[in-house]
Parts: sequence; C-alpha cells; structure tokens
Amino acid sequence: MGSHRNALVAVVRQELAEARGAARAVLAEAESARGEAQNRRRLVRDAYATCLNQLAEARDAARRDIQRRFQHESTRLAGNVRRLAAVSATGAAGLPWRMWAPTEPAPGARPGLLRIGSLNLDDTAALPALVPFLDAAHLHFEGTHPVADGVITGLLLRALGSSRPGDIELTVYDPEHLGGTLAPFAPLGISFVAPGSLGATLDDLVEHICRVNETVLAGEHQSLADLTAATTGPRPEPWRVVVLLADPATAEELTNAQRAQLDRIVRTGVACGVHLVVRGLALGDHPTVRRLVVTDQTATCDITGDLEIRLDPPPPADRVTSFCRATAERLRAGPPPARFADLEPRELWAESSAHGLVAPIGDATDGSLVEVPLGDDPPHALVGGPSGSGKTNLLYAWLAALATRYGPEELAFYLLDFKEGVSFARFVPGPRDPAWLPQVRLAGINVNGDREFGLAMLRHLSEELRTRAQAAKRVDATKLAELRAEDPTGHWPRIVAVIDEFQVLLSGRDAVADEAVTLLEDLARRGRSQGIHLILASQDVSGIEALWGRSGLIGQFTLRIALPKARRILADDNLAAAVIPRFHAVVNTQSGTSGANQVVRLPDAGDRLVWRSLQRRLWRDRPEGCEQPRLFDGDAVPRLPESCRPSGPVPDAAAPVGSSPGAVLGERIDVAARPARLRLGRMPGRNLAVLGTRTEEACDVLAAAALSLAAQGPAHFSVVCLDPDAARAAARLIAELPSADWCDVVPSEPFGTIPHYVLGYALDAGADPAALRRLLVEGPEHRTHVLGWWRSPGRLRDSLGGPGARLDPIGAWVALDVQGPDLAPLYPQPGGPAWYPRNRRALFFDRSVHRTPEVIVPYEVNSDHT
Ligand SMILES: Nc1ncnc2c1ncn2[C@@H]1O[C@H](COP(=O)(O)OP(=O)(O)OP(=O)(O)O)[C@@H](O)[C@H]1O
Repeated sequence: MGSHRNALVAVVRQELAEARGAARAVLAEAESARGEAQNRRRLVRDAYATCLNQLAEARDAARRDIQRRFQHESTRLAGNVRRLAAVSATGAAGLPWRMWAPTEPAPGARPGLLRIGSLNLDDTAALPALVPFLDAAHLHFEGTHPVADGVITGLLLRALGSSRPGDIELTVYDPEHLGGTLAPFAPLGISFVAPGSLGATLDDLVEHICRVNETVLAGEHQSLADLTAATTGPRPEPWRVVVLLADPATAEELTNAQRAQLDRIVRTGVACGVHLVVRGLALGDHPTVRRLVVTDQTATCDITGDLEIRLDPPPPADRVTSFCRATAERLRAGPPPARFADLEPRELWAESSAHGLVAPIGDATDGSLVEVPLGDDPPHALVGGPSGSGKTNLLYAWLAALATRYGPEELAFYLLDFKEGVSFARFVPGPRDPAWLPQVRLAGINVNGDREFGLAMLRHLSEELRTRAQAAKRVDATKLAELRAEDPTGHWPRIVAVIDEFQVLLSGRDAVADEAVTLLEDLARRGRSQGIHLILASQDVSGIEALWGRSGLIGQFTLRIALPKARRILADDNLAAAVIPRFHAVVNTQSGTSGANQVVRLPDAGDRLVWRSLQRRLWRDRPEGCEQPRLFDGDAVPRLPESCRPSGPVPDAAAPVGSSPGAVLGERIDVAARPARLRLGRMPGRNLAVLGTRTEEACDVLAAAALSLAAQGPAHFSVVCLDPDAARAAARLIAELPSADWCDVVPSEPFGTIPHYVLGYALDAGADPAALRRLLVEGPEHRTHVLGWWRSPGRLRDSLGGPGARLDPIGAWVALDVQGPDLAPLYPQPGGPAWYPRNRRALFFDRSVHRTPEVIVPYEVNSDHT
C-alpha cells in the first residue's frame, strides 16, 4: 500500500515536474515572443516617426517648389502680359495721364487697345487693364453713372489721341445733361443729338452702314479695317463713334423700330467703322459687344472675367479741352504733310520695273500719296526751282521712294551733282559708314570743275543704250518689258540718271558741250524704250532755256516738276509754280500744260540719320555680288594704284620685255577710273614731255610713269635732275626703282639690251641740246625713251636748239598750267587745244592715238614716303 502510494507520488511528481518543465518552456517562449513583438513595435514606431518627418519635409519642399514655380510663372506671365499690353496700347492709348500726349499712328498701323485702369494680381506689380475699341468692339457700361462717364471720357481721349485728326467723328446723345457730360470734347465739332432725335440718328447710322457696304467695301473687303490694311494712304472713311448716355427712363422710351435699328448697328457697325459706347441702355448680345460693370473706383469686364480692375481717374477736363482745341486747329490747317517714312512701301523691293517705275514723292493736300511715274510715258523728267527751293530734298525723297520699291536687279542709279557740294555723297561708303545704296552704280560729287566726268557718264550710258538696243534687236523686242520677257535671265534694270545743275555740262561752246548735247539727245530719244531715264535738275533758268532751244531734247522731258518760283519748267501760261507755298511742288506729266498740275507737299528727306538707317537696311539686304558704287570726287586726288608699282622681287633682266610697255600718267576721267597709259614702243617719237611750272604735279607724273614701267618688266632708269626743287622727289623715285642711276647730264651711251628710260627733271635748265636731240630722235628705235619735264613749250623748243628746232620727236605730252594756245606748236590743229589749266588736272595728248587731247588727274605718288 505504502509502496503503491509512493509509486503514485513518484508518478505524480514526475508528471508535475514535466508539466512544470513544459510550462516553463512555454513561458520562456512566450516571453521571447513578447520581447520580439516589443522590439518590432519599437522599430515600427521609430519608422513611423521617421516617415512622418520625411513626409513633412517632402511636403514642405514640394510646397516651397510649387510656390517658387508659381511665383516664377506668374511673374513671367505678368511680364508677358505687360509687354503685350505695352505693344497693344502704345503712346496715347496707354500712357498714364500725367505723361499723356497725343501720338500720331504709324502709317498702316491698326488701332490697338485702350487703357482704363490696372489689374492687381497677387504678388505681381499691377498690370494695365486694356479694352478693345476701334475696329474691334462696341462698349457697354453698367453701374455708377458718374464713374462710367469718367471711364468713357478717358477712353474717348485715348482713342482720339492715338488716331489722326479727323479720323474719328463723334456723336453724343446725352438727354440728361444735354451734352454737358462730354462738353470738353465740344471744340472737335461733335454732333449732339437732341432728346427725341435718337430715332433719326439711329436711322442715319444704319443708312451710313448700308452706304459703306455698298460703295466703299463693295463686296471686295470684309471690313473697313481690311480695306485700310490693303491700301496705302489715309483711311477711306472716318470711324463714327456714337456715345449714348441714357437713363433707364429713356430706355423705356425706345420704340420697337428704334430697338431694331440699334440691334442692326450692334451686329453690323464694327465692320463699317461704327462704334457704340452705351451707358444706361440695354444692348443685345453679340461677339463685338464688350461689357463693363463699374462701381466706385473699380470695374469688371467680360474680357478679364472676375478680376477686379482698379480704374484710372478720369483725365483732367482742361487736358481734354486743350487737346480738342489743338486737334480742331490742326483739322482746320489740313492734314500734316507726309513724312519721309510714309514714302516707304509696306514691303521692300517687292516691285518689278519691267513696265516702269512708280514711286511717291509726297502727298496731296487730302493726305493721299502722289505717285510719280517714269517709264515709256513719261520717260524723262525736268526738275527746276531756284536755289534753296528744295530740289535736293525732292531728289532725296524720290530716290528713297524708288530705292525702297525696286531692288538692285530692277533699278540702277547714276548720280551726278554739278553743284559745289556733296549732296550725293550720302549714297556711297564714307569714312564713318561703310554702307551704300545698293542701286547706285555711280555717284559724282564736287564735279563742278570736271564737265568731262559728266561726258564720261553720258558716254557710258550711251554704250549701255547700244548694248540694250542690240540685245532687243536680237529678240525682236521694241521696249524693255519685251526684252525682259524674252530674256528673263538677263540683267536689265531700269536706269535712272540724275544730273543736278545739268546746265553746267551744257554751258560753253566747246567740244564737251557739243558732245554732251548730242549724247543727251540720243539718250532722251532712245532711252525711253531701253529703260534709261534721265532726271535733269536745275536752278538756273538760263540752263533750262538752253534746253528750250533744242526742241528734239526738251520734247522728251514730258514729266516736269516745278518747285516754288521755278521758271520755265511748266508751260508759259501755267503759273502754278508761282503760287505754291514752300516745300510744295507741281508735278505735271503733260509737258507742263496747265490743267495737268498736281500739287504735292514734300516731306523733309534731309535728315542724315534717318537716311542712314534706311540705307543700312537696304545695304544689309543687298544681293550677293552687289558691287560698291564708283565714286568720282572732283576734290579728291587719286593715289597711284598698287598694281602700277613695282613690288616683289626685282624684275629679272632676262625676262621678256613687252613690245610696248605702257607708262601710266594719271587717272582718266571716266566711269571705270582707268589709268591713262602712254605706249612706248620702238617707234619714232615715243617720248613724253611734261609741260608746266607745277613742280609737284610734274614730279608725280614722271614718278607714276617710271614706277608703272618698272612694274611691267626689266628696265633701267637714268634720272637727270636739273632743278634742286625736284631733287627730293627724284631721289625718292630712285629709291623705289629696282634699277636706276643718278646722272648729272643726259647719258651719252644710252642704248642697252633692256628698255632704258631717261627721266629728265627740268631739262630746260641746261641739258646739252645735241645729246638730248640724239636721245629723242634715235632712242625709241633702241628702246630708249625720254620722259622729260620742261617748264613751258617755249623752253622745250629752246632746249632742242631754238626757234627753228623741230618738235617731232615729242610724240606725247602732258600739259599742266600751260594755256591752250601755247600748246599750238605741239598740236596738229592750228591755234592749239581748248584748255584752261585747272589745279591737279592735266591735258594728255598722244599723237598716235588721240584725235583730241584727254583730261587726266595726275596720281599722287609719294605722300606716304615723305
Ligand atoms: N519738304 C521740306 N521740308 C522741310 N525742309 C525742307 C524741305 N525741302 C527742303 N527743305 C530744307 O530747305 C533747305 C534747302 O533745301 P535744298 O537743299 O533741298 O534746296 P535746293 O533747291 O537743292 O538748294 P540749292 O540748289 O541751293 O542746293 C534745306 O535746309 C532743306 O533741309
């Protein structure tokens, strides 16, 4: 029993021990799980906190970024809007009242927007609040009447101030105050509609719209705005602005018929330039109606939605009145004359000159531009007016109008001014401005002493005429348009040759005048069909009279332009030029007959800066290969071209010698500015005498001749200088020549294997006559030539042996300050050439090539060596 119990106890004990052990294990496991869970919870808590922090940071960063972007974008957009506003409401349309002044619109500019106040957006500077009006909208106001009236006053002043006087006709219906609300505008001659006459006014407006549609737009244009944009010149019809300031009681008085008329105007008015500004009357819905609701100092507009507009104060009444008075005064005086810029076309170089040249030179008294034609009829123009009457100005205006319409492929200018002055110098590159007018091929300035250059230009044009006539003949064309059609790839621009003070060319009974008249007659007669047009201008009635004597010539100049007080430009019984005011001109395309006059107001085209900016624009657009014009400046001394100087290695004595090297003596007075050359072949008489007392010029002629000869091949030079004043120039020349020696006397053994040139300075001062004679007579056969300077033809003869000495060995001469008759012994015709010495000009005669002598300009050779 006892053992049984003990065994049971042991079993129980065992089981209890096991259960305790199991419970302990479970407990340990639970505790470890709990520790783990607690750990996880801590981790999750920590992560959660971190996450919250990170999210807060990210949110703050995103918010800051959004705010920055918003700020940036709103500033940018506001800037855009401000810039847009600035171009949409320029000058009088947008300036604050304290700075306000009327501004004339640019030609062809469309009306913009008008400022009424400002828009305040968060964080950005205020933006201007603008509304459309002319050519765009009717305006309808609701709200406080006095505030609306102030806004209307401002809008009207801005619209009037940014358009031309007379471009807006104002009608006011103001039954409450009988016109008093807009009384400051009264000086403009506005129509006030009496109470009870509104119906008639609306009927009038409807009729006006019908008329504009029928006769002005005529189905060809959608609106007056389109028509104005398509044409140059003033607006065909003024805008009609009708202000209706009613009160609700009046509104009820509108009859059904009146309401219907008002609705018609709302629908059709804007296209025909009729605009309503209405306060106190209902206006039907239409896309052209803009609605503004005004309260005390603020407004909203359907364009800007809910944004609040802070209204500008109304303009001061005295400013409105003074503006209206000034405008009325300007209206009475007529429109201001066209400005230089008004002559410019909408598009540069868009015209073809195939059928002629048409360009405005100014405007008529009604403001429309007056276009002057040149082509088959009229082909040439005669311009006249006394000194200071504005001829140069007129030519500037005309040339600018032509040069902006016709590109260099269509038009070429040849410009010559015989006045003392440089009026055409602005068209060619200068020291301060490298630009030139791309159409100008040639410009002559300070030409008054050099009639030969006028002749050279006429010869050049004559040559061009011949080329064109031949080309036309080949393709059976009778005029330029046909030639251009047959030869589309050819370069056949119309040529306009302007000769200011042309009478200088024709004055005098000499060979220059005779040839000039012959060439002018030919150009005038045949130039018409070949696209060569002459514009002759003169202040001198005797010059014009010289033309009247030549009916063959004057008859071709059917276009006449007479400036104030011009005489004999128009027909004798046509007195228009005597009565026109300053800065006006009479344009007459019927040879000046009375009845064909057109009076033109000329713009001021003289401003150098304005001209320069126009010319720069044209110059930048010049086609590739457009060459710089040839400038002949009578006051400039040309430099010996580098190509005429020896350069590089000394010519090899074994190199071939040309059969007749050419000595360059000076610049020819011709269009190409070629050097005048004397051929020195192996023939008798191939020597040169430079005659005259002007040491410097004589030295320059000899130096240019010697240097140019040295540049052409191997040659030896012997320099004999018998005048101490020329010694310096002679020494300088020797220094530059590749092979030269200084001789005290004329060389006695002159003949060698290469050409030998004896340069004699002041040979009349004691050269041995026999040696000199032998050299002159026998030298050329042996390629030895004398290039000598004698101070007069008499002393030349003396140095060759005295009164009986023959001058045949002198085959060519250059005369400086020697009178024509003194040259008779060296000239084939009795009496000598017609020559009156001029500074820095010389007469060159080569017996073997010249029929008559040629005027040349001695080159400056050594100015850089002193
Ligand atoms: N339409 C114009 N508007 C304003 N000023 C003008 C106008 N036409 C000419 N002038 C001015 O009048 C002056 C004389 O004009 P311009 O030099 O053209 O006359 P001109 O007949 O060529 O005189 P001249 O033959 O003596 O040179 C210049 O100062 C010029 O600026």
